[in-house]
Amino acid sequence: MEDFKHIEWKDGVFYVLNQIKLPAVTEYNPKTTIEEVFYAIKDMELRGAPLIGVAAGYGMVLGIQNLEEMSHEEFMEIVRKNGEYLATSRPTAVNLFWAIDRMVAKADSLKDFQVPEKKKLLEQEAIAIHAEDIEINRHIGENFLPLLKDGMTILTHCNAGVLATTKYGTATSPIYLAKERGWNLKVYADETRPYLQGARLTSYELHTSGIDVTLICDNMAGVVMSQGKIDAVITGTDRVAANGDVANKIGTMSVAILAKYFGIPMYIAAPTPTIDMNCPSGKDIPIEERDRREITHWYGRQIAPEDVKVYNPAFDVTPHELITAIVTEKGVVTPPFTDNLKKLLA
Ligand SMILES: CSC[C@H]1O[C@H](OP(=O)(O)O)[C@H](O)[C@@H]1O
Repeated sequence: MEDFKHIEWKDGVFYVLNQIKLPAVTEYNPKTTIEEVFYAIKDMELRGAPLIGVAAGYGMVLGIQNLEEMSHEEFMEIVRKNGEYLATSRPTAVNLFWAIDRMVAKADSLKDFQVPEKKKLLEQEAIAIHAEDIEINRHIGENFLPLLKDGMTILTHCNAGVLATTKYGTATSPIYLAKERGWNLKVYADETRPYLQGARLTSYELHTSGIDVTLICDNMAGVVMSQGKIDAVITGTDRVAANGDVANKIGTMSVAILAKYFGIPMYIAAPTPTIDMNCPSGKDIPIEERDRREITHWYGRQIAPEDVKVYNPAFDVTPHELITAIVTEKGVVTPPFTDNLKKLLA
């Protein structure tokens, strides 16, 4: 598996590989302020639920770098304001809020420390979130392998790979681990309009890593399933509701309906920080709507009437009835999801 070094925390600077320009251009941009991290998330210079959470951790560290000595109450007022600000960058991936809440709680636990020590301990917390994500993803891959076997072909949608996380990916973790074991898993990657995470990111990272990947347009998922080419579907998720409904990249629900029709298992790779038990069902998940130009233009080139009406939801919700299993680092969750998610997290 290629190590893309797509993020790096070094000497108090957060370096980000600009995913907007991949695969043609490899550009690393240093982020030294919370505002720069906010826009890196909002503009999708970095993206992917787990990676957004990790970036938010570093953003919260950058947001306190210039603070002088002050009371704990004053310190916490600034930390909470920073968290509220970062929380407005994107609405759907619950990992963002999970990471912010964790950093705020950590800060509040440091009331007996001076500001310089607070900065060091919060930096350690952000680095811990980063390191934990690597372990989480590896365990997700390990928990997937008993569900798969050598020679299988997987269809995936969007990018839930290394470039959406810190390492291994979530949906791609079993694919990378299988390769380490000498298995030969093949992958069909949906291009995933309009941001093209599948074409630009998934096919790029898998192809670069020597995985047998075939890129298809989103509207080809049905025909490859009808031709018996697909043994399983694996996607990531941005938020799992308490009843097992899953928000993920727009088009995932359509893929799940096709998989159901063709009798193909639909697996969701979900780190537990992506599970939101405070969200009763998919109806309660906020769905981000993005700029109209993502649809009317193709990398600056107009492909639709300038003033045509546009609807651009960046995510959809797959009803839990269409999901075979949700695979987490703590284990595999099967229906009834409400009860079994509670047991998993107990
Ligand atoms: C590891 S899950 C990543 C998840 O995030 C993606 O959304 P975006 O690229 O808009 O951040 C997509 O839904 C992936 O499944």
